[in-house]
Amino acid sequence: MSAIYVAIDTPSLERAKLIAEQVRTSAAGVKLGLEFFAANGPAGVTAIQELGLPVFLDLKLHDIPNTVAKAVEALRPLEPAVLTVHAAGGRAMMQAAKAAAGPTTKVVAVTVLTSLDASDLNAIGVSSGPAEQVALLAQLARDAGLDGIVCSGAEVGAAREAWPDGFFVVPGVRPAGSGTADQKRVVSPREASEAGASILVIGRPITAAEDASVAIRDIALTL
Ligand SMILES: O=c1ccn([C@@H]2O[C@H](COP(=O)(O)O)[C@@H](O)[C@H]2O)c(=O)[nH]1
Repeated sequence: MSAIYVAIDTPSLERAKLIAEQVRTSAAGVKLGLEFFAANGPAGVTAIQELGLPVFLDLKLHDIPNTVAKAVEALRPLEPAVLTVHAAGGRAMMQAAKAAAGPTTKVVAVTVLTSLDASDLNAIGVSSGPAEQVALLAQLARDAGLDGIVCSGAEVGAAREAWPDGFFVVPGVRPAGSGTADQKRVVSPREASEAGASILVIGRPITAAEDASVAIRDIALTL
């Protein structure tokens, strides 16, 4: 059964703390992304870590190898449980990120964002569909020495088969009855878990609920 990381996408430290408190007994950790980090910086990350949950820092770094390595070095004292880079940054960039990260941080590569479908890929010059592109980038991430990838639940089964000990992060997870919003490649929590996700990243279905503690418990019951 996959563990749930709750995506806390807010610029408000107070709101982030409230959600983290609400989910702390059911979640395996919380994911903080660009919105939170831009508003609160490293001190905000530390404030959430002090609540006792592992933090996944989803900054999706993507630049030349030297710049990404320096950014990862600067983040290293935070000791995030998971840190993301974009696989499209290439092998050398991923190698540099992994070399700069601390030993307790899993560095994982975002393959194809779950908000993209085949026509979006086509529009940016990628003629293969999501499944093929995820497989290609997963192999590149593995060759670069990363710990795993981020992909949708639709691709995680094939990715897990090709990389049995990889760490697979699956966002774009929607319980029955939840709207997809800007996500295009969505699966249910159970489908993602059964297909081989290591962790499920779930945001709005939990954080937009009246009571996040109830929402996460209801989702966990479906796994
Ligand atoms: O391909 C990706 C990579 C990262 N994400 C992040 O996951 C959460 C999903 O939030 P929901 O509210 O459950 O849609 C969000 O923080 C994204 O930045 C992703 O969705 N897809």
